[in-house]
Formats: sequence, structure tokens, C-alpha cells
Amino acid sequence: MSQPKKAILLVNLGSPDEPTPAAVRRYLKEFLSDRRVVEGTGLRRLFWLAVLNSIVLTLRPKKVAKLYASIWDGDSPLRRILNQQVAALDLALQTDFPDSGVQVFPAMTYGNPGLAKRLKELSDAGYEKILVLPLYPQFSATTTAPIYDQVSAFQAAERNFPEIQVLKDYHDHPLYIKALAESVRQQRANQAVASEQLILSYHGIPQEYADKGDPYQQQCHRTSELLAQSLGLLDTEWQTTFQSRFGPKKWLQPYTDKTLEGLPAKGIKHIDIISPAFSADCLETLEELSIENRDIFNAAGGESYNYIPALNADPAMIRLLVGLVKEQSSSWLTKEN
Ligand SMILES: C=CC1=C(C)c2cc3[nH]c(cc4nc(cc5[nH]c(cc1n2)c(C)c5CCC(=O)O)C(CCC(=O)O)=C4C)c(C)c3C=C
Ligand SMILES: [Fe+2]
Ligand SMILES: [Fe+2]
Repeated sequence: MSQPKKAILLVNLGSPDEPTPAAVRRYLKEFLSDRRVVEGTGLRRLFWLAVLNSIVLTLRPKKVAKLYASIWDGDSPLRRILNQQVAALDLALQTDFPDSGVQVFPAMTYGNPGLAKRLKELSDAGYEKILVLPLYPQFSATTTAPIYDQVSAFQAAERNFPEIQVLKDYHDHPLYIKALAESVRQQRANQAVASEQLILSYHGIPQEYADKGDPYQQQCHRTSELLAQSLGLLDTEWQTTFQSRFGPKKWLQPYTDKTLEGLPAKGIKHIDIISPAFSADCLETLEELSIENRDIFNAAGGESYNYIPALNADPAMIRLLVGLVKEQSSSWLTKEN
């Protein structure tokens, strides 16, 4: 009897197709029109769409295209690393479970390769089971929920569709914490001057979203606590901050840039900084954290600033992904299923 075709979809946020103002504009329009990302109904929604079209999409693409150009590496790092993660997970599964028949594919919530199109392609190609792994360790209604929305919209539009399962989060998964801890230890083993603090900088969300029940902030704090415990850090040796503010509203605090600006005056001049919410390096880490925030820290009197890369396609990340697949769909990995 032939086996049902099974697919694993690794999904990340998305990037523009190229680092040009026109491509960035298309990407930002799709991303920032999502009601999960910028909430609001009625007049608030109309006001946001007016601001988006008249101000944001006029001014931002030119500035952001330059930032993307400064980190572009034949492709957006986020998409290039997603493809590496897909290839590495696929290889690990074919090696460990050669008869499983499971195949791994990339998808992105916004831009290409788009999730909605990918689901339709897999369904048309006869895949009967799909495991969607959003590459967001912490669940947020602004990032993971849009993946659920696209899966539901796809199913709502079809008469018959594959069985689809979506992983909600892995913020406290032992293999995730272990992978983060290993990367901090590796950084610390090689440094000339010992760091005084580990900064855990997460992408922010508007404070209002957290107040209304988004569990993201709590999950970020839990990840930080588990990582600090695993590294045996004292309370004074680490702190959690939030980066990548967008717009004039209050976002989760403390803000990364303001914190970094204040550290040297408190006598903390040597730091390591890691961004556990990003499973792959991207604009927000390679540019904002590694360049902009480094400059802020150094200008305030900081002396060493070590950015610890995202887990990317490191073996520890792939072990985590294999672990997640086993837990979510262990039966897929045997021949009969
Ligand atoms: C209201 C706006 C935004 C919310 C809420 C938000 C949440 C959020 N985003 C990520 C992960 C990423 N964001 C990235 C870029 C990015 N984010 C926003 C806005 C919001 N994000 C914008 C406008 C942009 C684009 C760049 C810019 O114009 O400043 C990226 C990088 C993409 C890349 O191609 O490199 C990632 C990844 C998380 C995890 C999150 C909330 C939990
Ligand atoms: Fe973002
Ligand atoms: Fe940013």
C-alpha cells in the first residue's frame, strides 16, 4: 500500500523580493495591512489605512530598502536561512527516518514563498498531511496567529483539504533553551574580556496587545528565566528588553536602545546580546541589533558589545526541529503512517 504524502512547512515572517523601494513597498503593504499586525476596527481601521497609504508607504520603503541593501546577501538573510533550515531538517529526517517519506518546504506569511500558495500547491500535489512549524519560539497574535488565519482561510476555500496541524510555540522547550545556552557559552568561551551582562532582546509588540491578552510578553520572560537558570546567572547578570518599536504608541518595555544607552553610566561596559525571538538572523538583528544598537552602546561609553547570532541552521537548531517533529507527529516517521 502506498504511503500518504506528508509535508513539513517551516514558516517565517517574510521579506521583500529585493532590496528596492518598490519591492519593500509591496511587502510592507501586505504585512502592515494585516489586521493582526495593526489592530483596529471601524474608524480606527480607516485612519490606519489612510496613514499607511499616505505616509508609511510613501516614506518608509526608501529608508528600509537601504537598510535591506546593507545586509542583502544574494537574498534576504531571513529567506536564505529559512532555505538552509529546510535543507538541513530535510536531510536530518531522511538520514534518521529514511522510509518516512516526509518532505520539508519553506513558506512565509508575507511575500514569497507565500504560505497560502504553498498550501494550495501541496494540496494539489496530493499531500494528505501537513505539519506547520512557525519559526516563532514565543506565540503572538501578531506573528503566529496570522499563520493559523491563512491555514483556516485555505481550508474555508476548499471542499477537500489535507489534515493540517500547527505548532503553537516552543518558548520553554528544553532543546530550545539548551541550544540558546550552548550559543551563549560558545560566545563566552572565546571572548578576551568577560562580559558583565547578558541582554536578552526580543522583538516588541504594542503594550496594548499584551494588556488585552497576547501571551507573548509572558512567554519571553519565561524563556529568559529558563535560559538564565540554565547558564547559572545571578539576577544582576542578565535582563530582558524589547526592540524594533514601530509607530508612536507605547510598546513592551524596557526598550533595548534606551537600556543600552544607560548601561555604561551604571558601570556596565561589556555585554553579550542575544535575541531569542528570532530563529534566523534578519534585518532586525543584523542591522538594528548588530549595527544601530552597537553604535548607541559604544557612543554612550560601552567598550565591548558581542552580538550572539540567532540559532539559524546550527546543528542545535536542527536537533530542536527534529525534536518538535517527533513530538508533533511521531507516527509520520514510521513506514506505516
Ligand atoms: C505593528 C507593527 C509590527 C509588529 C506588531 C511586529 C511584531 C513582530 N515582528 C516580528 C519579527 C520580525 N519583524 C520584522 C520586520 C518588521 N517588523 C515590522 C513591524 C512589526 N512587527 C516592520 C514594519 C518590519 C519591516 C522592517 C521595517 O520596516 O522596519 C522581521 C524581519 C524581516 C526581514 O526581512 O528581515 C522579523 C523576523 C516578531 C517576532 C514580532 C512579534 C512577536
Ligand atoms: Fe516585526
Ligand atoms: Fe527594526
